[in-house]
Amino acid sequence: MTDPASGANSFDEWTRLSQVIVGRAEYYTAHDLDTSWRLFFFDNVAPTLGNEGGADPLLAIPEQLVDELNEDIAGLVDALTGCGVSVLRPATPGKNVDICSPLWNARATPPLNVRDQTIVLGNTIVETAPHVRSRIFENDLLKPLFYSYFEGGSNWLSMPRPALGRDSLDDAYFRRLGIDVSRATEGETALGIDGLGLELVFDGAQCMRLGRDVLVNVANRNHELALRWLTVNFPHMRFHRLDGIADNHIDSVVVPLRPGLMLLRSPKYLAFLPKEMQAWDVIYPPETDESTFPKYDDFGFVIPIASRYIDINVLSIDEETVVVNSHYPELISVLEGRGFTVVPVRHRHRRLFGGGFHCFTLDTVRAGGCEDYLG
Ligand SMILES: N[C@@H](Cc1ccc(O)cc1)C(=O)O
Ligand SMILES: NC(=[NH2+])NCCC[C@H](N)C(=O)O
Repeated sequence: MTDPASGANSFDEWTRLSQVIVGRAEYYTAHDLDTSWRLFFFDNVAPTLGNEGGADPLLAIPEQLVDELNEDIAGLVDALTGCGVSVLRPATPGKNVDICSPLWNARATPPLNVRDQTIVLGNTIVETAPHVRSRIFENDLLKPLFYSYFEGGSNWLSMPRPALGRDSLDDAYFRRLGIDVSRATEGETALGIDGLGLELVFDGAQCMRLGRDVLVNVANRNHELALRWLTVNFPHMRFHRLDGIADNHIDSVVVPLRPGLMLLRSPKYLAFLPKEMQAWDVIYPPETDESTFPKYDDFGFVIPIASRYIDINVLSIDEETVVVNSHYPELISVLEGRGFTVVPVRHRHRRLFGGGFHCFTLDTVRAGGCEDYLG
């Protein structure tokens, strides 16, 4: 189905993009708000968290919004194709697929945010170790593509699959900040495994790739185990531990646009970065008109699972060309003022589905190599 081409090659976030996987969202008609979901999104959902967990934690998403999301994704695919990028897609997810593990049940999440469960490190595809139970089989829908890359010469590794039982996830990030997460874990129905304790749990979107250097957000013991796994398996790369720069993903916090220039959520994040990056030029997100974020109260949906910074989650086509949400004209002007060519693509429901263009994509082939950009 895919042209098996010559395997993956992707070391960074900005050299010329030639092949990318774009996620899909058919049947994304519910969020399963189980305890693993509520803990993962706690930073964003805490203010609205009620007692929706328990026996039936499914939160329905109106089909009209899913259709609108799919229209916007189609626009992204067209824009990327128009830029000469080869676009591959995961297999289509099934409708209302329920997962039954020996320890818990969950409604499967479609493979929309394909950035989250995989990191491409050069010609190696690394499947990561999901935090959210509903996402545990998500990568299966990318396997047709992963097999093609493998046959084309790529390596393909997987972090140990977590059991995600009742004691697997660490809330240390929140404890350190003095935040009580018991509202997220209340009503836990999952079973545990004696003696297992905290597992290796980690999402691809906790990394940001800069050639031979990779930023890795480590906010707790789950992540620390993953950093150890990465270091052991990729001894030729340099992993930089960002010590709790965020609860988990970092691609709406720090987004490198090319060596020496990055988007950064705010100056307070500078101190978390490697010394060399602290000297980079920075673009901070310009103020935006809050009305560009759709309100979902009409549908009885008040939980935004992404912050308003989700729109700095851009995808670079090359060092001068960036795909940006057309609903963030303020950022488009700033980037154009810096000499970038902006490819505007409409994306309405980023705070409902929790992803921007960087999240929706997995850049498998870029021109760059294992360079030392921090040297
Ligand atoms: N607080 C996380 C939560 C999150 C993760 C993934 C998402 O797709 C959306 C939200 C973020 O900043 O990264
Ligand atoms: N790869 C991703 N899914 N990234 C999404 C990060 C969203 C981030 N939690 C925010 O609230 O802005």
